[in-house]
Amino acid sequence: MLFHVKMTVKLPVDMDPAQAAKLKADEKELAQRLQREGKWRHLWRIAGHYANYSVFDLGSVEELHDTLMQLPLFPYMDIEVNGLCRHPSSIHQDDR
Ligand SMILES: O=C(O)CC1=CCC(=O)O1
Repeated sequence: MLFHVKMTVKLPVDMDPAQAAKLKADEKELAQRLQREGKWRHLWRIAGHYANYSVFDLGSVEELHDTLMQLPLFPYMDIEVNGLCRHPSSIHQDDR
C-alpha cells in the first residue's frame, strides 16, 4: 500500500542544539534504513520549508502508523497522510 505523507518539523526554538542535532542524526539513520528496505520510497524537501513530502510503501495502515510513531522527530512533527491508488489514466504499469 502506498501512502503520501507530508511531515512538517517544528522543533522548539529553545531546544538544546545538541539535542536537536542528535534527533536529526537519529532521524536520518532510520530514514535511510527504511529507504534501503524499500519502505520509504520517496523523500523530498518542500522548497522553502522545514518539511518533506514522502511516499511510503507499507503493508497496512497500522504499519504506517507504527513507522511514523517510531520516527525520532515524531513528537515535533505535524503529519498529514493520504492513501494512494492507481489512477485509471496512468500510463505506468507499475507504481514508480
Ligand atoms: O527534515 C525533515 O523533513 C524530517 C526528516 C525526515 C527524514 C529525515 O531524515 O528528516
